Amino acid sequence: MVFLTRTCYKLKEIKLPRKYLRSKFIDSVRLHVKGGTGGTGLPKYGGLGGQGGCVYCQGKEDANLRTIMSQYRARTICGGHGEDSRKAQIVGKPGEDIKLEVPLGVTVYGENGTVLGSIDKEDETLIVARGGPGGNKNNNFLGHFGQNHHIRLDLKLIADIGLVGFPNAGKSSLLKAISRAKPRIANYPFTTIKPNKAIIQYSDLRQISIADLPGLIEGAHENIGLGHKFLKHVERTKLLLFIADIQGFQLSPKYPKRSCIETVVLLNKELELYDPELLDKPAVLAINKLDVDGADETFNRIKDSLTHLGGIINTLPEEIRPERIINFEDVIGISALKGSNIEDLKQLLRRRLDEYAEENDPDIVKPSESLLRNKKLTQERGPQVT
Ligand SMILES: Nc1nc2c(ncn2[C@@H]2O[C@H](COP(=O)(O)OP(=O)(O)OP(=O)(O)O)[C@@H](O)[C@H]2O)c(=O)[nH]1
Repeated sequence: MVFLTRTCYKLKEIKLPRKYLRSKFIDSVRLHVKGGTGGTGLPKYGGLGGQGGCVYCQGKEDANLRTIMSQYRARTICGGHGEDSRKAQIVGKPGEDIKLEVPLGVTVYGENGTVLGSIDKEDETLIVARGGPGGNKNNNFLGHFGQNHHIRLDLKLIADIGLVGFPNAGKSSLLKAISRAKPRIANYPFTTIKPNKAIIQYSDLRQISIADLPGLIEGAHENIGLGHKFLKHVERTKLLLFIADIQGFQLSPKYPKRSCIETVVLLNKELELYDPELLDKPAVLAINKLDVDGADETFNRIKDSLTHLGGIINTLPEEIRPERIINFEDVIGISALKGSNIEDLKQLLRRRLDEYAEENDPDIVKPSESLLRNKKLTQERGPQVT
């Protein structure tokens, strides 16, 4: 198919769209899954039909939903059928289990939106379609059909830190300065069109993951720009790192120019409109581009106001005021381009995360009831994962 598309493009002398624009980050996939049918038992000998194979998900750090989608789109994923019992083999062989490797942070939803469970750790498994039991004396030796339904795999990145900021604030530049990531950087908004996850490496080999969540702009709650599409990925981060341009932000001449303080307040408002509980997360604010002329003076002038947003909120236009003000643990001035204060920021983030870990359960994802129920099921009749 890919070959055919390329040939068509060549024939028509049309250039393929650039690769980065084609590659779309996929964080939700709908699949049809079906457990295998149980084999028939042999009544004469009291034989047991083999149990149908199940379909199960297994967490893998390097897996992605794009692979699953290209492999299984418009297909039913079927567990193998259990073998019938025979004279020579009274207990039929169970059907083959089908494994779907999914990235960590995937929640599996059933048909009516019920949560079947989530996968947050490497090699964690979850059955998404049970195989039918084999024929035995309780079911007249007739094997049963397996579970047959649609599921949705919904990915929420698991990262220690979520990076939020308006376009052009310097998120990608910061990611590049603070880690080994090589994101695309350009002087126009929406250069980043998908979340990027990177690892901050410390000299003692400690690693902290950070996710850049692009597309947030004023009015995102009205689905402007990329809307709140990627904000769900913030839910699973432990700490929020806000980044704002000291010069403020203006999306286009049609929109009002927002000052640095206003952009921070607007970010606060967008997060609140998405989920007010996000404001309870520990948050650090980095003011970027301190290398531009006069930025130091501006930063010193507004630093106090940024630390205590509550004090100045009434002086700002009413339409941008949030109901609740976020409380920044620290406000730090940086230059992602020149690399100034990046090391201080790295240490600060580490300190804040350690404090957070001391106060809270380090496991950010509490196992839900359904997850525990599913785990039990896996142990009872699940796949033999070796
Ligand atoms: N002077 C200066 N420019 C910077 C700094 N950091 C980033 N820039 C510039 O700001 C522009 C936008 O930077 P990006 O890192 O792409 O910003 P972003 O927030 O990832 O933007 P989107 O991809 O649109 O979300 C680029 O031209 C950068 O070179 C800085 O510290 N100082």
